Amino acid sequence: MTRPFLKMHGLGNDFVVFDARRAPLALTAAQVRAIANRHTGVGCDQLIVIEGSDRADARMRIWNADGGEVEACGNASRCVAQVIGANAVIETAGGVIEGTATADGASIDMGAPRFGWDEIPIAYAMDTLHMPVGWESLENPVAVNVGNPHAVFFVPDTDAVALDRLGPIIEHDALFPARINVNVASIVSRAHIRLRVWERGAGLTRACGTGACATAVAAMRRGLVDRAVTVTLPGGDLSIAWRNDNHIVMTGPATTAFTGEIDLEAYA
Ligand SMILES: N[C@@H](CCC[C@H](N)C(=O)O)C(=O)O
Repeated sequence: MTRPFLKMHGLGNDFVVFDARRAPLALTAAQVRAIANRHTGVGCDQLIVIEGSDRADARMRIWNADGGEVEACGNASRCVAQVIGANAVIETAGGVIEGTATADGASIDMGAPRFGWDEIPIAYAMDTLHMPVGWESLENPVAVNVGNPHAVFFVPDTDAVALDRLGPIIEHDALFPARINVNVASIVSRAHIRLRVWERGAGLTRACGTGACATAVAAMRRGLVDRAVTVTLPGGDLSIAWRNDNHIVMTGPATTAFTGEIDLEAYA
């Protein structure tokens, strides 16, 4: 059985996207891993299925490349908003978000961040604005849930951090019962942050939209930046604003690289 798909990306964070609003699609974790495999499959950081919804214009389901289903993906939200078009209310496991598609991207109201230790979640009660923990040079992170869990470390130079080695150690630390996305950020100015992300279930990516939201809000809570910033990731820039109504708005590009058909039985 072949199914059409779109290969999309936001700043190089790439997705295989199935529009299953008219024809339902059930995938196993093994199929997700096989499709996401960059050597033997199509290759992607996340696999996205757009389904019908009775509470929103569509439901976005998200799987990491490791086959685990997760709650939120900022860059894929912009891609899904592009597929749906104009103004889109999108149901996710992390909450209902609202997107406005533009000519080459989208602006997404990602909802309100959460900071309670049990909302991240963290294994035991702790100050999430100054976590008294560390892994080698990475210390004193901020924890934020923006639909999915993030730890944000502020460092002088993001490129000097061995994120490929420390990222998986922190991601799998028992302190984080749902695992965690690991962000290393440096403050360039009150309106500009540099960011690299080790994504839970996907590893180092070119960009992470929720990571940019979590990092911007973490820096704002610490008083390091103003309420609207540019976040520069390896793949490019996102604009993040934390509005007075407590919602985070993320704006950036969304691109369709190519379309194709997949024989799902070949990935069974
Ligand atoms: N690339 C995404 C985040 C995808 C999910 C994340 N790896 C998780 O496990 O929570 C983004 O752009 O936000």
